[in-house]
Amino acid sequence: MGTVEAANKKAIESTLGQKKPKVVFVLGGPGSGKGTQCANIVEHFGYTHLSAGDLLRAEIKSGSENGTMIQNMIKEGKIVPSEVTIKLLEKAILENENDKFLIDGFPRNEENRAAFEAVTGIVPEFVLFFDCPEEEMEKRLLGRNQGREDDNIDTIRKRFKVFLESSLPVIEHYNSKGKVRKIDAAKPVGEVFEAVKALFTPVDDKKLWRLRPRGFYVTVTSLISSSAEVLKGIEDGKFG
Ligand SMILES: Nc1ncnc2c1ncn2[C@@H]1O[C@H](COP(=O)(O)OP(=O)(O)O)[C@@H](O)[C@H]1O
Ligand SMILES: Nc1ccn([C@@H]2O[C@H](COP(=O)(O)OP(=O)(O)O)[C@@H](O)[C@H]2O)c(=O)n1
Ligand SMILES: [Mg+2]
Repeated sequence: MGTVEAANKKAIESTLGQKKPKVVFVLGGPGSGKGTQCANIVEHFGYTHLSAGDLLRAEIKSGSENGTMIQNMIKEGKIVPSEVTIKLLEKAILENENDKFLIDGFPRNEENRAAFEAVTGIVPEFVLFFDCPEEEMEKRLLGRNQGREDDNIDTIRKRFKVFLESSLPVIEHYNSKGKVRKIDAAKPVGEVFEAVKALFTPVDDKKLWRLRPRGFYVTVTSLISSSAEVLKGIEDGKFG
């Protein structure tokens, strides 16, 4: 690495270190509904959605020197070298004023995971894992209609294989650290989002809801007992 590049890397590290963004990794097989649910989370919980796949596709479109390499990897369902993807993610995080990010479709293999941790020092708050059977994912991908070059049956099969061999171990890694929140993603969009919502609703809000009736009852009970005391006091002639 040249000195300019090394200096740039250091600058990014320290800036990201200062920014200390809150990150949730959104993982799951191709077609499990990551993008769909991220859009819902953004709308309700104020996160910024960063899809690694979208960033890579934008890089191809921008005519970057890596464009052809990225395009070939995506067509083959392979995982692009971490260096490329991490640079795009870092840039997107630094350019955005928000401090809460959903990182969708990353880390997709052990190399992605270890490199991101080493370069940015960011540890995810938790990992949202959309669990969905292959046959359902296949049906969704074939019906996605976004004109994606990788949504054809040959590439889809390759992507499933990469998911099982390379991405599931990343989920297992985070599971062993108690970071995985698994969601049944085979259900309809609205039902999946209900399960997602429960994970994002601030604990304080949940506590408030649980405490509200109790607090209410405590107040009512003490009002009743104090009025009973007053009544008894009147009866006893305490108040004149
Ligand atoms: N729960 C769901 N039930 C049925 N179809 C879904 C569901 N979630 C997403 N889809 C559809 O499946 C396709 C893939 O969803 P997407 O969010 O792009 O998945 P991913 O980002 O995980 O590949 C899209 O056409 C989307 O509209
Ligand atoms: N971390 C990542 C994410 C995506 N990709 C590439 O981008 C492709 C599409 O990723 P995506 O996240 O948009 O795909 P879906 O899971 O949303 O269908 C993957 O199959 C990989 O080829 C990658 O190389 N590295
Ligand atoms: Mg997606």
